[in-house]
Amino acid sequence: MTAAPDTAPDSGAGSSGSPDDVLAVRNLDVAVGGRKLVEDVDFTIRAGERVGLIGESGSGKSLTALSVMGLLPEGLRATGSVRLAGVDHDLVGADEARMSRVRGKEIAMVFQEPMTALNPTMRVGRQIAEVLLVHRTRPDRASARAAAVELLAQVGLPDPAAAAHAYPHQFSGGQRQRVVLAIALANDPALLVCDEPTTALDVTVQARVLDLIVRGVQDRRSAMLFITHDLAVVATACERVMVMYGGRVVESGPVREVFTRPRHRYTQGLIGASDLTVVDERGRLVTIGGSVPPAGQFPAGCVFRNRCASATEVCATRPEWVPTGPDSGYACFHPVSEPVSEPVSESGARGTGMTTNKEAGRG
Ligand SMILES: Nc1ncnc2c1ncn2[C@@H]1O[C@H](COP(=O)(O)OP(=O)(O)OP(=O)(O)O)[C@@H](O)[C@H]1O
Repeated sequence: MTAAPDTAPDSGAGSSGSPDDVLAVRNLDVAVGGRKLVEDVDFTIRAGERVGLIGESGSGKSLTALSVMGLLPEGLRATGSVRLAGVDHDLVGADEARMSRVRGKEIAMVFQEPMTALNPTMRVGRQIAEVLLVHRTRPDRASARAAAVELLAQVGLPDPAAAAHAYPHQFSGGQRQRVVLAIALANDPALLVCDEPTTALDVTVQARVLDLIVRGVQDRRSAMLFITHDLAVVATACERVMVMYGGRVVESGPVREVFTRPRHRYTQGLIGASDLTVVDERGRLVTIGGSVPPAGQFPAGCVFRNRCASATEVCATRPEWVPTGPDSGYACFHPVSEPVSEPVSESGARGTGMTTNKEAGRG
């Protein structure tokens, strides 16, 4: 493999563009001051496709999602291009008036903490109805309220009519996240963006909420971008996975392929770290050596090279993207040649098999 040119490098996870594309992200950079926090991120999500985005804390996952939503924090600037099907302007650089017409309609989101998405002083039925009325999905208040109750039923809240009259503080964390999901799905978005939507929930309700999310997008044929640290969640909920590190996509491909036959050394490390059955000689869980550097302090060339046991001199230059299929590839000079022994399972451990997306769909 050769080193990538300094200009216009390509993470290769994108495609040339087809009518099936819901989201096309091209050469996305996010910078603060002169520092790049996300660099040359390039990917496509097709209609109805569920794509996981994984990587350790500080890899740039949330900033990528926030760029798509036009919700970057003050002071951070995105460049590149983010195109959404049915929207005739680029989302990068779009003003708030344009973005607020897109958000909650073509594209919706579920974040980790449901309270940040809810108005604590408004009954939840009204909050859902407002989303339907603002985007003119329902012609009047009465039909919007009826639709709100129906949506609360779809996300599994018992007694949805009573739930519509309650305030957010009257719900448990899991129930609040269901309400947020009802709001997000209200206008049948073409793309649902989820950023750790189950992480703050009780372990016992995580699986149920995840199931509702997957079912909700499948019923609407919506596409999904799902950010998580949890590889088992990706194995359950997604068809394709992108691995981010140091602000870049370092590997991408179908979930089963990437998890059973990772090419990038970083992906291999993440899978090893998720394996609860493997411990080192002192009985500790295996982790990736070293830690994620602060933003702007990743090494030049391969961003993972200072933590990679396989790194050589060539890794000081930037690896170019090696495509392994239409939506898969990796950027590594020393790719892993052997598949991992057994796939990551839903429980996070290896050895019990991995749920396929078809299986997840039946849930
Ligand atoms: N407002 C900001 N100003 C400066 N740096 C920021 C800002 N927001 C995020 N960063 C930095 O950008 C990098 C990427 O952050 P990001 O939140 O996208 O990571 P992440 O992969 O989503 O992590 P996590 O899984 O912890 O959410 C981190 O180093 C973070 O500290």
